Amino acid sequence: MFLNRIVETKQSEVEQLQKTLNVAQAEADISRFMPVRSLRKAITANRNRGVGLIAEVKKASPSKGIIREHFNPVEIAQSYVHAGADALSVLTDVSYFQGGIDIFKQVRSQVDVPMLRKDFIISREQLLEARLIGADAVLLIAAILDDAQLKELFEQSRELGMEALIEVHEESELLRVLKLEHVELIGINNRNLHTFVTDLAQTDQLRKLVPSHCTLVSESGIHLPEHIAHLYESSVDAVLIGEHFMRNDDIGEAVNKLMQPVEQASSASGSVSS
Ligand SMILES: O=P(O)(O)OC[C@@H](O)[C@@H](O)c1c[nH]c2ccccc12
Repeated sequence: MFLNRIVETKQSEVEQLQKTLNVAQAEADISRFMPVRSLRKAITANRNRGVGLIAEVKKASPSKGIIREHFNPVEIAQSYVHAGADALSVLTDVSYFQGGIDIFKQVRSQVDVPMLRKDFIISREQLLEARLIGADAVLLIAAILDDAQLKELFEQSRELGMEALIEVHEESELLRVLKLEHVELIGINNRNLHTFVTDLAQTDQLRKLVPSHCTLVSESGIHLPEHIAHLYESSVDAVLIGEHFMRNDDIGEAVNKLMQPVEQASSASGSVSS
């Protein structure tokens, strides 16, 4: 199974990180670090449109290969922010997504919106690293973590001041996640990480089981204004979108066109982002 292969690669990367990261130094640096921005607030109370938008900076993926040849992460991120994205997701996985820590840092230094570190997180060192590069939030994927790991990494991310977007694809994973205390940010991945098939019906089915106090993000395969309109009607708080934007030369235009159904009435005559 492909997901297993990604996790195996990640395990050997983490072994390297465990050798090179000075944990005591990292912890000391983090305690003096700037406060984190709330991703959750950015996509709920403070969102620019009727549905929050986490826009993803992603050059390639295992299912699609190279998605964007001309890849300038800072330019892409700035276009996203200019078009009213509420938060950014930046891939830091090198082997399968051609992302990286340096890409994340470059973007971090140029934008001010909350940023999610998108990777396959399986150890505390990756959380420390995330915080050190300025991540406000991390992704935790239920499918690759057992209950004990999920609990531990979730608690540790909170201790480090970060929010965790906990990702599920199926009901059994969601039920495991809901057993955790303090869960408030849940992502339903419409993409099956084993087959790579995306189906928005996944969000339709699982959203009914998500308690109303949780912020709900629908992830993957979203590429039509009708999808956005439908998710808005389904009371989904936010969407996480990468590929559709990455395939467009004019990112700002792509964002505005896709999000058109949820443009606030008040923004019709003025700026959406102020
Ligand atoms: O590019 P899309 O189909 O708009 O999807 C974005 C995001 O949901 C996807 O990149 C993603 C969701 N979960 C992940 C876990 C790891 C890597 C990537 C992902």
